[in-house]
Amino acid sequence: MTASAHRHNLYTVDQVRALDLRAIETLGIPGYELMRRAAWAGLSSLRRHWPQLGRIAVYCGPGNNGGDGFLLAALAREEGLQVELFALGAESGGDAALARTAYEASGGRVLHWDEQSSLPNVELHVDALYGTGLRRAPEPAVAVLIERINASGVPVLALDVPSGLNADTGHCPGAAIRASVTVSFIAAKRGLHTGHAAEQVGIVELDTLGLPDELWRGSSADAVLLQVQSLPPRARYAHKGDNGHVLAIGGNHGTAGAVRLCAEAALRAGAGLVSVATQVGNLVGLNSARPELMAHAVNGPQAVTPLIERATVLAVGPGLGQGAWGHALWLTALDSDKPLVLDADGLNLLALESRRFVQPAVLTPHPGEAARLLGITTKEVELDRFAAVRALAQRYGAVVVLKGAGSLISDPDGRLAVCPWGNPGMASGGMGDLLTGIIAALLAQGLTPWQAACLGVGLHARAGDEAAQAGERGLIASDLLMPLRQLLNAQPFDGPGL
Ligand SMILES: NC(=O)C1=CN([C@@H]2O[C@H](COP(=O)(O)OP(=O)(O)OC[C@H]3O[C@@H](n4cnc5c(N)ncnc54)[C@H](O)[C@@H]3O)[C@@H](O)[C@H]2O)[C@@H](O)CC1
Ligand SMILES: [K+]
Repeated sequence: MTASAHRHNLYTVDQVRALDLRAIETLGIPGYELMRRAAWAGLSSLRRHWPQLGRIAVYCGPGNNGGDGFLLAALAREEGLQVELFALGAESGGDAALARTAYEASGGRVLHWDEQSSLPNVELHVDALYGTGLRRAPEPAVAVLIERINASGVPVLALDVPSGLNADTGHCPGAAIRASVTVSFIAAKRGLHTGHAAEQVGIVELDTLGLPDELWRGSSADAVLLQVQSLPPRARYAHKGDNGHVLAIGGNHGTAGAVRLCAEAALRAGAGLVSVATQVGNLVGLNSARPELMAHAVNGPQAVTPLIERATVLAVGPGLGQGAWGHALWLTALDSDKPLVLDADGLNLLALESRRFVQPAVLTPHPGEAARLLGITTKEVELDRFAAVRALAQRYGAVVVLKGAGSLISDPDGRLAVCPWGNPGMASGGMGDLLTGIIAALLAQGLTPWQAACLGVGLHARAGDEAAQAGERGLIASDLLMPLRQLLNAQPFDGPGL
C-alpha cells in the first residue's frame, strides 16, 4: 500500500497502537525516536501555519502525548521561541519521563497548573494533554484549563488529537480542546472525522513520521474517507428507460414538500423517470411546481401496486406519516422485491415492525431514528457512531447511512466509509428528503446499494458545501439542486472510496 493510499484509510485506536508497536518491534525504531519525530512534525506544522510566532505555551499531560509536548517545547526553545510549559497530572515513567528530562536539560522550566492559575500571555497554545490514551472526561482542573484555552481567542495546535476528544469514536465525554490545527501522527484516527470531532479538530494534518510503507502492508484499516467521485458520461444513444424509474412514496396531508424534494432530487440526480405516489390533494401542486414529475393519487395498496411494478427503485418515507395510509403503503413497498431507500417515517415504521431486507436496501437514519431502530438512546448512538451504524446494517441486512456531521455508511459485512464534507447549514428541513431521492436515483441508474449510498452521501454533502458559500444560515434544501447537478456531471475520479 502506498503512502497516498493509506492517507484515505481511517484506523481505530487499537489499530494505531498495533502500528506503533510494529514500528518499534519489527522495524526496530525506538518509541522515543517516534516521539522525537512527532515533536518535529508538530513544530514544522507550527512553523508552517504561524511562521512569525515568538511566544508559545505548551500544556503537557501525564502520558506519551505529554511527552510529544515536552520534546516540541525543547525543540522550540532551541529555535529561539519563548516557551511557557505547564505539566498536568501525575508524572509517568517511560518515554514521557525521558522527554521531560530532555526539556529540563535544555534549560526549560516546568510550571504547574491549578484552577487559580491564569493563562500565560502567548500567541499560540500547544495542546499535549491527552492523545489516543484518553480514558474518561478530563478532571475538573484540566476541564477549567481547556475551557480557558478555548475562550482565550488564541489559536491552538493540537498534537495527535484535540484533548478531550475520543480518537476512536469522535465523542467528547466532557471538556475538549477546540483546535485550529490538529497534527495527527502515524495514521488517521477514525474518531477525528465524525460526530463531535467536527467542532474540535480544525484543520487536520497527518504526519506518518517517516515510517516506511511496509509498516502498513498487511494491516487492515477500519474505514475509508469518501473520495471525490461522479458518474461517467451517459452513452450517446441513452434513452430515458436506461436511467431507471424512481417511485417516491409519501407526502401525507400537510407534508407534500418532503416527497416533492425527494422526487426532485431524484430527477436532478439523473433518474430517467420519477413518479410520486401521494395523497390526492397534492397532485395539482406537484404537477404545477414540477411538471417533469408524474404524480399519482393513491389511497391504499391496490392503487400503489401497479406503480411499484413499473418502478425500478422505491424511495419510501418522506412525509409518509405513521398512520393507516402510510403504514399500508409502507407494507406494500416492503413486501415487493423492488430495491428501496427508506427514510423518515419509513424508518419509524421499521422501528415498530422490524424485518430483515431481502431486496437491495439503503436506510438513511439520523441519530434519533437510529436510536429508535436500535432500541437505545440518541446519546448512546453518539457515544459510538461506528458501532451504531454497523449494528444497524447487520440487523437489517441493508446499507445504512448514519447522518450527522461526518456521516457514516456501513454495509452488513461491516465495511465502513466516512464522509468528510458537509456543514451545519445543512441542519435544516428537507435535507434528508434530498438525500433519499439522490440515493434512489443512483440505485435506479445501476449502482449497487453501497456505491449509491457512498456516492449519494458525498454528492449531497459537497452540494451543501457549494451552496453554503453564500452563507450557512438561511441555506435551504432546494439550494443544493443546481450544485448537485454540476457535481454529478463532473469528471469522474478513479480513486479508492466506493
Ligand atoms: N510509540 C507511541 O505509542 C507513540 C505515541 N505517541 C503519542 O502518545 C499518545 C498516546 O500516549 P498514551 O497512550 O501514553 O496516552 P495519552 O498521552 O494520550 O494519555 C494517557 C494518559 O493520560 C491519563 N488519562 C487519560 N484520560 C485521562 C483523564 N480524563 N483525566 C486524567 N488522566 C487521564 C492516562 O491514565 C495516561 O496516563 C499519542 O496520542 C501520541 O501523541 C507519539 O509520541 C508517537 C509514538
Ligand atoms: K492532544
